Amino acid sequence: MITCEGLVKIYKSDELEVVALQGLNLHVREGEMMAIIGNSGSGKSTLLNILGGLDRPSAGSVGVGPWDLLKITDDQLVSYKRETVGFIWQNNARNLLPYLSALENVEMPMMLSAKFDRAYAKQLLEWVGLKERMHNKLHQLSGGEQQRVAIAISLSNRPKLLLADEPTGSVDTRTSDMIMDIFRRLNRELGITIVIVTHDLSLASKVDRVVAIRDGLTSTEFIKRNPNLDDNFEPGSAQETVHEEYAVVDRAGRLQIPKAYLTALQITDKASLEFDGERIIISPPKSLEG
Ligand SMILES: Nc1ncnc2c1ncn2[C@@H]1O[C@H](COP(=O)(O)OP(=O)(O)OP(=O)(O)O)[C@@H](O)[C@H]1O
Repeated sequence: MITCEGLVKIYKSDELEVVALQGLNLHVREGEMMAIIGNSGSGKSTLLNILGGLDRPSAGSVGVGPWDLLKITDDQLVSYKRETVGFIWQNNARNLLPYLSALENVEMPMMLSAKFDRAYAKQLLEWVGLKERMHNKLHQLSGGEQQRVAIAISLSNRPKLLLADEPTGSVDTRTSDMIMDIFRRLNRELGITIVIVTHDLSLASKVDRVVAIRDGLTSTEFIKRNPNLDDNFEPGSAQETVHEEYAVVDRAGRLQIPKAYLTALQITDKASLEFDGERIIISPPKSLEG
């Protein structure tokens, strides 16, 4: 569904250049529900904005389904945004109209793309647990309920890919769990591919795979050993027993070693590699030992 190879994004302003993505590789299978985790400034939102067609990549390749987002024309980008992706932000005020009801908010994008379908709009609000409140105006709903309206809106054009930027960032744990459960249901029952950007590690237990981004590059992956274990999982408990951690190796054979390991072994600019037939052992340069 998503293929990024050597993806680069450079922001230029006056004399300043910021390299937000510096050759990032990422593959997401159709029907996957995964999270991208990274510190502030690591490039998560930049990546999501490129995948959502809100921002243009500078170089490399990025494909979503049949679309090549590097070569896509402006007109094609409009259909891409309408037909392929749904977007959810932490600050849902960006997607919502306060003076309309929840139902009218969901119907609005349908009208804009001439695919008005009231029955489906109602079904979406039912899916997100707002059946009883669909005729309430937005300002009569709580922050968590508004976020659920935003989820329904993001699905109004039946996207194949759902992108969520810190979707649980401003809600309490109970609402956050509810939102993640909604995502899981949409993923299982409608087969929607879901990519969630977050710095909240507790969400990791709720997805199949977590990709960590550091300095605009993918560094580590956590893959769920048994995807069926996610139901009734206690957030924050024994995440390591469910996920296996992998370092990402790119096409050129480069991998990122966690800083803590390098510091512990005092490896700075070079390391010694040994292959024993089964393992590759990385150690400080021999000449520096003892
Ligand atoms: N429009 C922009 N112009 C210039 N620099 C930008 C722009 N948007 C992002 N950046 C820079 O690109 C880098 C990556 O930013 P990005 O917002 O993708 O990080 P992030 O991982 O999403 O962080 P956060 O978790 O704080 O949202 C940062 O150094 C940021 O300052």
